[in-house]
Amino acid sequence: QTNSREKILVVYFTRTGNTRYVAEHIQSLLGGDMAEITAVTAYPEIYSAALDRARQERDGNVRPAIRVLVPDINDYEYILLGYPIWLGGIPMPVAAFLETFDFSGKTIMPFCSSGSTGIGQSIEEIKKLVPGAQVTGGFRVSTSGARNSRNDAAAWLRSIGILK
Ligand SMILES: Cc1cc2nc3c(=O)[nH]c(=O)nc-3n(C[C@H](O)[C@H](O)[C@H](O)COP(=O)(O)O)c2cc1C
Repeated sequence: QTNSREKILVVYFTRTGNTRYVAEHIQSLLGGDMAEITAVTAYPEIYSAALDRARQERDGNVRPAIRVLVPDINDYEYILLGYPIWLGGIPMPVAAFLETFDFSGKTIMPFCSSGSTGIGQSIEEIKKLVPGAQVTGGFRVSTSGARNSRNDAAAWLRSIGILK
């Protein structure tokens, strides 16, 4: 049972699918709409090549071209935003997403999957990019735990007050 089902957007970026599991768990708990952020030029499947590109983009503060199908961002009050941790923080497609829309007055609820890095630095990066939004505490799952993260996701959603 949620407070305002119709106002929720679960939006995520993923390269290898782990973050998608978490997004699906969250959507199954909250309802709301789902959208995927994709890079127009997909990241390489080979890890070292993906890392090279991600490092270049982070070092250059690049905004890669993205696609995301959100009919009208104004319809949503709560944005559940998911991503893998890349190089300690948000992937640059997520930075591009945050600069594509006006999030003023909205609440962003960040979640991530990562090998070992915590979510803290990525949240600071989000706050810098969207100073007009409220950003709640985040939720991180390990790469291997993403598939089975539904209960932990529910506990997080309760802790931030969006799930009863
Ligand atoms: C370019 C790149 C950079 C990464 N940097 C980190 C990192 O700094 N810390 C970490 O714990 N994991 C890092 N990872 C691992 C991913 O966060 C982890 O595999 C995650 O579960 C992938 O999620 P996805 O399947 O949704 O893409 C990195 C992965 C890639 C591809």
